[in-house]
Amino acid sequence: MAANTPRHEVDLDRIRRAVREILLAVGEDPEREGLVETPDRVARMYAEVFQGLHQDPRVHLTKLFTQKYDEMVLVKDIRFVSFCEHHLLPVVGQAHVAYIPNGKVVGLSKIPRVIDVLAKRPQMQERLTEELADLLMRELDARGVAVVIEASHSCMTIRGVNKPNATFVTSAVRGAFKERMATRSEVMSLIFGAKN
Ligand SMILES: Nc1nc2c(ncn2[C@@H]2O[C@H](COP(=O)(O)OP(=O)(O)OP(=O)(O)O)[C@@H](O)[C@H]2O)c(=O)[nH]1
Ligand SMILES: [Zn+2]
Repeated sequence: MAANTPRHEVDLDRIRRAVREILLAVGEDPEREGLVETPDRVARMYAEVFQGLHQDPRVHLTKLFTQKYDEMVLVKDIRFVSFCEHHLLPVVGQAHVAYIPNGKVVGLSKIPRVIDVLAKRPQMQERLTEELADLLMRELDARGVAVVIEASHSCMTIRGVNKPNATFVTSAVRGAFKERMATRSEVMSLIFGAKN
């Protein structure tokens, strides 16, 4: 079991009570028609957007295909939605994931599935980036992994510092991508090249 696997499932009733308290605290009337079902909706919403807390991403990486291919595999522009752990506000972004296989490849859809599990948790972008790189490196027994994540954090775009166009870019490289500058440059130009 992964170290961050929670001990219990989502307690919907506890969230409902907490949301009702928040409504009262901000000066709203939780009994008025428009709000009466809100605690329940918010509870179900949190259960949905944090479902990754109760899932193990490794289940998507158990079926590997033997394939003699030792060049880079790159999956680009994988859209995801996560929630920042500081404000619990949405983080919307794209992940680009490359790996160099070591005799085994994974089904293409599995990388986005793994991202969804890790993203549907209260996250920091740096941790999401590194967790993904380490997990793929380990479970695929890859020769190298590179992860680049570009995201917009609502806590920065809609409140606080209010910078609507700011994006945050993080990267993590492992194995051959770390050791060989040419390999790292190749993946970065494949990811960013077309945009410049
Ligand atoms: N490094 C990093 N920072 C993040 C991430 N998500 C949110 N943040 C930042 O976390 C910080 C939390 O700062 P605090 O000073 O504790 O919170 P705050 O008073 O609400 O800060 P402001 O957003 O500046 O109003 C803010 O600067 C956020 O922009 C993330 O994934 N990585
Ligand atoms: Zn935040």
